[in-house]
Amino acid sequence: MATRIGIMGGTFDPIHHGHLVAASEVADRYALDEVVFVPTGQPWQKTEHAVTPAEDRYLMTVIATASNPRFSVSRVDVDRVGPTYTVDTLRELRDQYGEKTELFFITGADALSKILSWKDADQLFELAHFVGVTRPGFMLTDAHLPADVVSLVQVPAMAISSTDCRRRVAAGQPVWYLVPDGVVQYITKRQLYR
Ligand SMILES: Nc1ncnc2c1ncn2[C@@H]1O[C@H](COP(=O)(O)OP(=O)(O)OP(=O)(O)O)[C@@H](O)[C@H]1O
Ligand SMILES: O=C(O)c1ccc[n+]([C@@H]2O[C@H](COP(=O)([O-])O)[C@@H](O)[C@H]2O)c1
Repeated sequence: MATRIGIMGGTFDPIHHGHLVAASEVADRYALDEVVFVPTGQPWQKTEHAVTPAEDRYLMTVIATASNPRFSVSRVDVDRVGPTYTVDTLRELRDQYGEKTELFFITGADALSKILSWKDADQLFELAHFVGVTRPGFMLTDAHLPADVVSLVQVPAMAISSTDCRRRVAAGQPVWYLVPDGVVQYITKRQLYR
């Protein structure tokens, strides 16, 4: 059987248990051999706040995924200069893994609803199979997409967002159990989101 790789792209500012549960659930549902987390370099559609340096987001992603042997982290987007476009990410990963590997790009309902605004959206669906997952507060639908390019998957509801985690840290509230313990410690050590 061909190797099956999940790709979980995100800004991960910070990574939280909503991301991890989504990846784990899709890995189980699609019998994925591995899920590669890909932190963005410059997320060009996140304009409403200053994004934390990519190296910090990358390290938090490494810390959060370290205990799972089927999770790994790729630097492709962090190391590519300029705005992060998934079409470039998928081309690079396709070259890296070879034609025989099946790629599954995992997106939450909010990201999926905006996918047609992504660069070269028409080419994305030739590069990977897209898996849209449920997220509390967002409607999961493929009605805006061409037929058969995406699968929809129900995952355990985690009403967590990076925005809320950042706000909580800024307000001195705990983020224990919303993000992995090592990520709480990294946020404290590097004084992020104060
Ligand atoms: N709680 C969640 N449940 C399911 N999917 C999620 C959840 N949080 C994020 N995702 C998905 O994970 C991917 C990366 O998300 P991202 O890193 O932007 O996190 P976020 O919590 O949405 O961040 P922010 O609040 O800063 O916008 C996106 O596809 C997003 O839809
Ligand atoms: O390719 C694009 O133009 C594009 C625009 C917005 C988001 N994305 C990707 O969608 C994933 C989730 O992004 P975000 O901004 O919700 O963290 C991440 O892998 C981004 O690179 C991609």
